[in-house]
Amino acid sequence: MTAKIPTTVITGFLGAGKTTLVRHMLAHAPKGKRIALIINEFGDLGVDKDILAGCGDETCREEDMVELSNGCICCTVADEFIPTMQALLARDEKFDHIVIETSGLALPQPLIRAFNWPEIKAQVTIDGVVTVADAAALAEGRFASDEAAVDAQRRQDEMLDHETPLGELFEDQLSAADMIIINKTDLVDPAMLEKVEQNIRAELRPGVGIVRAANGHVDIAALLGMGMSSEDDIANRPSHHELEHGGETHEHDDFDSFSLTLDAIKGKDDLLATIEDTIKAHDVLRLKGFAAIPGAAARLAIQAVGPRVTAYFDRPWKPGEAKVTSLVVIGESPLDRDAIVESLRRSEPVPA
Ligand SMILES: Nc1nc2c(ncn2[C@@H]2O[C@H](COP(=O)(O)OP(=O)(O)OP(=O)(O)O)[C@@H](O)[C@H]2O)c(=O)[nH]1
Repeated sequence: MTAKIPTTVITGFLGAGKTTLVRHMLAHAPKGKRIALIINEFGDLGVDKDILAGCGDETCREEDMVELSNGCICCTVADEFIPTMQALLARDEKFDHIVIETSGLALPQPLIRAFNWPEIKAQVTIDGVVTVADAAALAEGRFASDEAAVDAQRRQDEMLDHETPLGELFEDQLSAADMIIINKTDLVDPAMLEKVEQNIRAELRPGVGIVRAANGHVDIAALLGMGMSSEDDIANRPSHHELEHGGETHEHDDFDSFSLTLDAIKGKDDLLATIEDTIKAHDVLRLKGFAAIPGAAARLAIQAVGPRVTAYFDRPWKPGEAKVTSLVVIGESPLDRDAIVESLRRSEPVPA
């Protein structure tokens, strides 16, 4: 019997640093190792794949990257994930490792369970589930906006769904993990980091390792090659959602996303300030995309996680490529799409 292909599942909330970690992993994986990458994103712009495809690492060529963008991977297991795996496994060239980056809103449990489907169980196994946690978001208390109220409710009835959607999802992602990476340590002071780590530790199964990192810089040897066969241990990785809904299909009604395109903008500083104002005014959780800055030969990659907006020129515009500004916006439902679009359109030039 040939050895099963190890697969690393990378999960973690919106903007925690999953793509940054994958980028680091591809750049530092042993040369000659062939890695297939399955990228699942919430929102239809394909920003993560575009960022990863641009890094030009030999370990993962563009044709080895598959994007699953029809919703979160946990809801599209049968229709998308299994066929994608089967197609990867049917290729003539064999992969040494598979890496799956889930969307920030995905529950890992249905994906882990899918590795027990006979269609793929004979050929692949989960090497480890890695959950990336955003130290800055946790320090700012972004997962439990009103902790006092949540605790009061919890005291009244232990069985009900009392967590905020964000907190619950995060706990599901922690409970699924074989390893936690506490990322963005550069944004948090040591005392707060200690507190964040203690809070995370309280949610973990015994033996789950915690690694601290900035920009996903972790030892790749520790990340790839954990040998956990996590799919065999799914019973020990409970999910709030599955417990409460008897395993029924998980919907993402709690969250909403849309994308928009601006034909022209006034300028870089104005755009970034407008994005920052919009995020604060409308509680946007995540915004990302690319912008066409007047006079710039390169496109501007924009990343906003909560109130923090960053931007960098990631590559020159390609000949014939439409120079437009495209953004994806993600937040808790209901998002006031019209008001958000109107707010972002303030960065367009005023017609003469
Ligand atoms: N300061 C700081 N920024 C980071 C760190 N890791 C990632 N970022 C930034 O955080 C933003 C989001 O990072 P991503 O890697 O795209 O996060 P993600 O989890 O893949 O995001 P989604 O796929 O949208 O859920 C980007 O602007 C990154 O550059 C870190 O350790 N420190």
